[in-house]
Amino acid sequence: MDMKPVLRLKNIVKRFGEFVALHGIDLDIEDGEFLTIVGPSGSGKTTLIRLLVGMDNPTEGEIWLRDKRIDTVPANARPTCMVFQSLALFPHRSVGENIEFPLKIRGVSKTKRKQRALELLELLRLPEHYYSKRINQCSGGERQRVALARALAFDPEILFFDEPLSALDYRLRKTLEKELKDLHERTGKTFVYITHSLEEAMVMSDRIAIMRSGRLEQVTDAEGIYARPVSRFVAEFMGEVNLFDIEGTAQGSVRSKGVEVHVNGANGDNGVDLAPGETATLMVRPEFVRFLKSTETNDFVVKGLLRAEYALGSRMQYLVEAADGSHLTVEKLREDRYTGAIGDEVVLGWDIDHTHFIRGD
Ligand SMILES: Nc1ncnc2c1ncn2[C@@H]1O[C@H](COP(=O)(O)OP(=O)(O)OP(=O)(O)O)[C@@H](O)[C@H]1O
Repeated sequence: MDMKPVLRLKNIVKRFGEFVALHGIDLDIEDGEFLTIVGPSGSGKTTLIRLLVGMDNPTEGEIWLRDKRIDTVPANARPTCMVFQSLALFPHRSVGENIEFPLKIRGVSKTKRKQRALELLELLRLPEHYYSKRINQCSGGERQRVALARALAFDPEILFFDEPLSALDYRLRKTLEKELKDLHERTGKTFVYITHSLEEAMVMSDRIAIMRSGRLEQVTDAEGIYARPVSRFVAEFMGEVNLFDIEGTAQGSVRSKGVEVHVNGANGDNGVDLAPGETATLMVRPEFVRFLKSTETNDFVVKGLLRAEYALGSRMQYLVEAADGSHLTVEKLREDRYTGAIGDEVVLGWDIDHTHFIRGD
């Protein structure tokens, strides 16, 4: 992949009256990447994408498409395209007419339009005879593919997606996630995607941008977001997590304020270097926490009572109550399940290598 920014956002601010929806966003979107913007409701995802496609203008800041400033260029003059959540296909027209629509309004000849539509049907793995099938005779998944074909019709530089899969059922969504990723690879185009669904973001994206209250909290690959979040917000947003408030000690180790955590020489290793009294957050994902046997020890150890067990398909999830009443979550594959009973006194442990430290909130 040729990594140079195709789209560059410089200090984008968007105000609605007194309300600041975007607080100075800086972001480089690389040529050919699949970037997903994730964030809770109201964090500013739609506002941002509307500015990128030209449906609205920023209050301050600049948007550059390669070496052209585009934040004042109207949507229809931008060489980008948006795939709407609602699809906005013409239900009584044929698949072919829908795909050709953007070409028709640009004055492309009938023969060329049809040729392109047939190419796109093939690219989207729809049978050729669908060309004359009416949209209202297509399934939900087929309509999504037609909408994608239409978005690709005039060969846009960048495709923007605003939650295109959110209305679909689970299985279809899973299929289309893979198809989108595959389509991204086959076309080599830049995809900018917004979603509520982290799972969707994890499956498809080269990079994920986490939005929080009109700011980009973290922008990196899925592994980085999951394993090395910059804040408690990102850590918690990325699924189940165990977080402890910790403090540096005069002995050069760290101790937890809330829970009984025995630490074997953790300070200074693996990115934490806390001065005595300095605080941070220790994070460990549930799949890295182990039930220790009486002969075992670990870098971090917490004692507690097993309070609940949940079967999550291929995995088991456990809830353990620590001495101070706080709870830890542990996850195991079904074949590695804990064999004791609810109410057992258990000792949990995990390695420093699976521990991440977060400074700040
Ligand atoms: N035209 C507008 N006038 C006033 N406030 C607006 C306008 N558009 C959006 N907002 C506000 O800006 C904030 C961000 O909205 P936005 O729609 O971008 O969030 P979002 O992350 O896309 O949310 P969702 O996931 O629910 O779609 C919200 O607080 C919203 O109320």
